[in-house]
Amino acid sequence: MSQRVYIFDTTLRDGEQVPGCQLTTEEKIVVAKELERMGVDIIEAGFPISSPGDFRSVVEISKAVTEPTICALSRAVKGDIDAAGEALKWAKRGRIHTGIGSSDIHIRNKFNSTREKILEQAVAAVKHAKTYVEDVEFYAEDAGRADLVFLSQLTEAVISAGATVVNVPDTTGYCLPDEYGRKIAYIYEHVSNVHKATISIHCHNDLGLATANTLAGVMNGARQVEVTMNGIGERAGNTSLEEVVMAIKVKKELGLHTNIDSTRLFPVSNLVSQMMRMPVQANKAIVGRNAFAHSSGIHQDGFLKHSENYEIMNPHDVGVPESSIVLTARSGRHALKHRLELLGFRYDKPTLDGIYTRFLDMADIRKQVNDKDLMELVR
Ligand SMILES: CC(=O)SCCNC(=O)CCNC(=O)[C@H](O)C(C)(C)COP(=O)(O)OP(=O)(O)OC[C@H]1O[C@@H](n2cnc3c(N)ncnc32)[C@H](O)[C@@H]1OP(=O)(O)O
Ligand SMILES: CC(C)C(=O)C(=O)O
Repeated sequence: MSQRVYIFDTTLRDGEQVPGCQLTTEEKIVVAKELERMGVDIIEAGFPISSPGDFRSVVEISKAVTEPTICALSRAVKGDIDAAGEALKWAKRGRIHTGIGSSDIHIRNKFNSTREKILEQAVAAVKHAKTYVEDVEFYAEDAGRADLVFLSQLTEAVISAGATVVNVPDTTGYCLPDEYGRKIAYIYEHVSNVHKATISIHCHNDLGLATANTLAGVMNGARQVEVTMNGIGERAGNTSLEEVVMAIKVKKELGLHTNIDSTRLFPVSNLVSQMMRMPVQANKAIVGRNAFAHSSGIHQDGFLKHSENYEIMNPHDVGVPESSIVLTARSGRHALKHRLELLGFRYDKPTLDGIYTRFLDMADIRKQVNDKDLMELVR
């Protein structure tokens, strides 16, 4: 039986922390509706105590978007939780996401505190959040660098206090996949009440490992992933939604599924990129301009013979209209012939060889200036 992985989208909270990516409430509603249409399970809509704009956004998204759970972030601080609870009053299903640093580095250097005091503050925060909503998620910030025994004690305590979800974030993107996977496995093995809550994964991409770590977490039992469109987020970003969704879809042997309509990935990626004025890198997995573009002769020939030779996904499955063959200085005869045929020209082999030689000569001169599609040259 395939098991469901819940998609918690934090594009409008962690994603919006990127400098220059701030959206108005009205823009956030547009994005939130698209996330709802795509099948996201939980939308983290903002951090209400942080500004009147964030408070208003959580209120208005709660009114406008009814299918997903709407989540509001807070520190383990009474005033933050009160603001989150107030902002979620209009939500059909509301969740408060509260938490505190769990690594000794944070406990000492950020809070000048002790493990015992942090544990008490965490439990008090969860209990207070429960006075507003049934669904309370606790985040053990910097869990990636936290002591495993303390992390397990903390997890057990917040679940006893009523947390429905426990988030084990690799806040600083520090872990290797195997290390992070073992952390999640350890929690499942050592927290006696773990079955009463969902374990959630929230990874940052400082070493480029966010997606790998997220999948390691899921393969060790976690059933919620915290992700953003295009992987945007604080510093090097968060795990990208599109990568995790498609990894789960493509790797059927994982025995997992999500509720995401994957054909919406490319359109929603474009929308977020445009609205946040944050370009998507050309080689970005799934949604980048080159993700389904073939540019060198051997690949182009193989792709033309059978797309599976060089594609593990159908572009239509992610909402990309079609794969492309880009004519470059590294293209071969098969790709050139294919393009000429698309343009309505058919040639015998000697003529095609002649055109190809001319194409290469011109491509060679041109490639120093412009490496884009070279078809214009042979016209
Ligand atoms: C891991 C994450 O939290 S990701 C979310 C990051 N998002 C944001 O920071 C949202 C934007 N932030 C803000 O608007 C502001 O930082 C505010 C409103 C939250 C707080 O502003 P200020 O009161 O001026 O505090 P400032 O941001 O300078 O410092 C943070 C304070 O919160 C404390 N704090 C940080 N995280 C937590 C936590 N999870 N629980 C309790 N206290 C915390 C810090 O120790 C520090 O407290 P101190 O003043 O006693 O040293
Ligand atoms: C608020 C928490 C979940 C966070 O963003 C992090 O730890 O990176």
